[in-house]
Parts: sequence; C-alpha cells; structure tokens
Amino acid sequence: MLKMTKTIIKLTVRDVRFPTSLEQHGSDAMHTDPDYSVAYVVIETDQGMQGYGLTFTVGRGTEIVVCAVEALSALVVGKSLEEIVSDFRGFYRLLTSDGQMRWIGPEKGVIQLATAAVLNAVWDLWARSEGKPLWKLLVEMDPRKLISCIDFRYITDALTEEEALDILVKAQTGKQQRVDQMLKEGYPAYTTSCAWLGYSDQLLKQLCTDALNDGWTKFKVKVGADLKDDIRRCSLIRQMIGPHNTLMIDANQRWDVGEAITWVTRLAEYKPLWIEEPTSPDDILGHAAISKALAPLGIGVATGEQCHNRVMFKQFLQASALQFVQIDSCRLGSVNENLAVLLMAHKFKVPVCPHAGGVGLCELVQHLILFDYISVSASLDNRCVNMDIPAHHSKPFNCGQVLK
Ligand SMILES: C[C@H](O)[C@@H](O)CC(=O)C(=O)O
Ligand SMILES: [Mg+2]
Repeated sequence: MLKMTKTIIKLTVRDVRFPTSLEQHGSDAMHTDPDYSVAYVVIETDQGMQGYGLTFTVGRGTEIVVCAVEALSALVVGKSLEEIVSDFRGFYRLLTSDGQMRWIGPEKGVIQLATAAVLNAVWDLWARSEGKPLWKLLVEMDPRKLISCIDFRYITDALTEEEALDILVKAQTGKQQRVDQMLKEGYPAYTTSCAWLGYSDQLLKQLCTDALNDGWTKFKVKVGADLKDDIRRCSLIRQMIGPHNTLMIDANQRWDVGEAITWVTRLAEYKPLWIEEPTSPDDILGHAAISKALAPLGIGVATGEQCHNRVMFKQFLQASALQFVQIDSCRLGSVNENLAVLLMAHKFKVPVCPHAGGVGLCELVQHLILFDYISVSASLDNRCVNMDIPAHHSKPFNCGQVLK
C-alpha cells in the first residue's frame, strides 16, 4: 500500500558565510565589518522530499545559531509533515516552549533565530508538497487553517483569534484581482545597495546612477556615525534622485533618544520618509518619544529587523512607537509569527515595509508581503519591500518574474 505521510527523517544545518566586509557591503553605523551569513537548514523526508530554510546572521555568531538549530532538531526529526501542519500552532509551541530550552529565550535571540530557520524549512516543505510557492500556499489557504498556525498567546489583548479571522475573511473580496495585479506589476520595492555606510562618495554616485537607470525610485541611506558625513551623503543622494523620489535613513540603533531627535532634525531638510532603528530595538517608549518629536517634521519611525517577537511588536503598536512595521522573515519565529504581526499591523492601521538586507531575506520576505497585500491589507499606500540585491545586479522587484 502507498504510504501517504511524509516523515522527516533528517535535519542538516550548515554555517555559510560571505566575505562582504572586504568591500564594506552591508556596512552600517553599528556593523562596520559585516560578513553576511546564514545558518542553512535542510530537512528530508522518508520519501526523499526536501525542505530548505535559513536564518540570516552576521559573521562568527553563525556558529552559535548552528548549535541552537542542532539542539532543536530532535523536536523535528521523526515527525510527519501532516502531523505538524494539522496542529502547526502546537508545533510552534513545542519548539518555543520546550522545558529544557525555553530558559535561553523565550522567543528571542539565538534560539528564536534557530526556530525561524527550522520552521522556514518546514513551511518550504509544506509548499513544495502542495506544488506551490509559499505565497500561493498562504493566499489559497482557508482562513481558519491559517489562523490555526498562529500562536495568539500574549497578544489577545491586542488581537483576538476572532478579529484575525474577520480580517482574513473580509479580505477575500477582490483577492483574485490582487493576485493578477501582483503577477503583472510586482510589489513596490526600495534599495539600500547604493549607500552602505562604508561606501565612498564616488561609489555611492555610481551605484545611485545605475539604480536610477534601472528604474529604482526609493533609496535608503545608512547614517549615524558622523553627522557631517550624513549631511554630505544625504544631500548628494537627494540631489541625484530629485525631490520626487523617496529617501529613507537608517541608523541601526546608534543613538540615545535625545541624540536621535537632534540628529534626525538636522537631516530633515533632505526629507526622509523614515528614520529606521534610531535607538535600542528594545526601547519601546524611547521610540514613542522619537516618533512624537519627529511627527511635525513629517518623518516616521521604522523598526523591526531586530524586534524579536510578536509581543514586542504588539507593544510598539500599542504605544504608537512606530509608523512603519519592518517584519523580518528570519528574526521572528518564521511564517507563523510573521502572520501574527501582519494581522496586528493591519488592525492598528500601520503599513508593513519588510526588512531584507541580508542573505536570503529578500527571497523569503517577498512571499510574506505578497500575502499581506493579497490576503490582509489590500493596500499599497506608504508600503514598499526592501530588495537589497547587490546594486550592479539590481532590478526593481517584479514578482511576475520572480515568483511565477
Ligand atoms: C548589517 C546589515 O547589513 C544591516 O545594516 C541591514 C539593515 O539595517 C537594513 O537592511 O535595513
Ligand atoms: Mg535597517
């Protein structure tokens, strides 16, 4: 008789690093020599199917994430895909609430990065077994089934299961039109690839010219190390892109709260849409104070690439501490936790502009933002996705090409 279940019999994890620090790709005010890296996970079933997942890291820290993935593997190997997805919420909890390992999180830091890598591989296996890309698996899934993948523990004071279901059911209207639109037009994207902090002005000019020629209209510039340099670089980019294209700035947590307000006020004449990660990613009230001070200048606060779980995002939203939610496909606990954040952002009417500066993040997050547009928000207002493909290869993101 034909065996129908797919049992996971093996998990392997590799430490993969790229020497990006040599040419300062990916550099910012806090990560001056980043080597873009991943903990890369492959799971294999008894029927020979594979699922691929990863989490993004920077440099030596990858070794520790690899150990954490290995520590989780015993919870995955031996389970069947069918058993996992029949109670995905339960499986998410199994990984995040394990009595022997919960103490080193919970749901944050290295262990959450490892959880993301493992669960990303499980979602990939699920999508492959259905013969669909992940975004399609998500948009075609019954709303009740989707909700059953989310752990609502700790967020029901902001979003209940019933409210989440209601959001998904309402967004069923017009869904097919949005699918067709995305396949034809793609999702708006921005690039940081012209303006990493360690790039010379000459390189910045050359990459910005190339990106403009390639059709990019939204540009992010790294700031925060030296105010004079920031003024010169922002002025240069604003001159090159003109008044109608969009500029964002990113300080990667460099400042204290007061310093952030003063510094960004000095850069306000270059009309940035947002200041990203102005201060510690854990300082919710600090972000709220910065948001309040910068609102009259028309500058929003964006954060999320180091926002470690749904509970943090909940509080940022409740405290009006951000104006742009930057989900990250590998910082949060994979698709399961990202779904919770997308639904909360929708309830709080805050646009989602995912983070993706890193290995594999652009490839992963496009699935989540397509799901957000097609099945949750139905809006492109004030929204764009980060696509940091190295500038010399860069093309505006077109999911018609990428995702068919
Ligand atoms: C170290 C990373 O390159 C970081 O600078 C990415 C980032 O902040 C972004 O893409 O945004
Ligand atoms: Mg950033």
